[in-house]
Amino acid sequence: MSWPQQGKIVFTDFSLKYQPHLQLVLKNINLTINPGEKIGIVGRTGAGKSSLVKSLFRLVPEGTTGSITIDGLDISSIGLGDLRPRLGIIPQESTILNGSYRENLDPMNEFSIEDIWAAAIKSQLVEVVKQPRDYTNLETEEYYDNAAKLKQWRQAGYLQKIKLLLTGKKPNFESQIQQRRTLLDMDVCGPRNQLSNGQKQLFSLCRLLMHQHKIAILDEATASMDLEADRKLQKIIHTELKECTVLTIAHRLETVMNSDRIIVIHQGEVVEIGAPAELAQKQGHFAELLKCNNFGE
Ligand SMILES: Nc1ncnc2c1ncn2[C@@H]1O[C@H](COP(=O)(O)OP(=O)(O)OP(=O)(O)O)[C@@H](O)[C@H]1O
Repeated sequence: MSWPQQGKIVFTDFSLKYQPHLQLVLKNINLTINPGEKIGIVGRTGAGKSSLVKSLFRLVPEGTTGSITIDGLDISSIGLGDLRPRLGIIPQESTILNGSYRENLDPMNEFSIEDIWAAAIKSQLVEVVKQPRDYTNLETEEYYDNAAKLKQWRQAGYLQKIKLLLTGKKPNFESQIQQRRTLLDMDVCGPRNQLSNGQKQLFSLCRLLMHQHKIAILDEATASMDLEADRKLQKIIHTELKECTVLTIAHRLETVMNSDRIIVIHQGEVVEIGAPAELAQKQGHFAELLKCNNFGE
């Protein structure tokens, strides 16, 4: 199934509650998000922003009424296994597992080295893959989770090649692909190579680009970054997800000021929707949020 191809999302009379005895947290949402649109979702704590995007993944199976369609298909009519892998997400914090870049990016071994590398270049993860690291312990077991890996790498002649690569010298690889494979097969987190939150988020972005998702959801993806790292990630997202429908939940309003439209949620309802500059000029909810947000600081 090559769905979705456009990335159009339509909420119709959509309401949600977490338990039958609890109150509605989303109330009668009617919303059309067009293919390729960049949407910022804002609102105060507890307004219902996360619930809105959770609904797309059908994370709240009970207690919903109304419908959500993606490219005309009602998402309740397909299995979760078909739905969820087709939506890309960059969560608040990306988890990096012990293992290589490749194992983290392509755990199911579905992609070629070229595809992973191309996405790593676009997402700028390649800078992380190639970053100079402390390699003095490369040949000690302490560097690895297990001794078997060291043995395996030594036998494969990796260690020598990695050392040369990391010191800027050219090892004798038979091909460029082999060189890329070697770098992607390196462990992500050696004990001395801790990644920043921003770098970790590049893994999720890279995965998203590998899968060429038509819909991407950024749920406070840059919340734990400083403003500079946030701007950098936003810039990459703007360039590389040009064709993609992107829904961004953000507390920091600067993150969503480049959106095509902003949706303001208040107590479970969509109370404002429009271009950021247009909403900023109205004396409404968004203007109020801007006032409280120390915008740009
Ligand atoms: N699993 C849950 N069970 C019951 N109530 C929940 C659950 N998750 C969220 N809620 C409630 O639903 C309402 C909306 O929460 P939601 O997380 O969607 O808001 P939000 O706007 O994303 O908030 P924040 O900015 O703090 O993340 C809140 O009142 C919250 O307490």
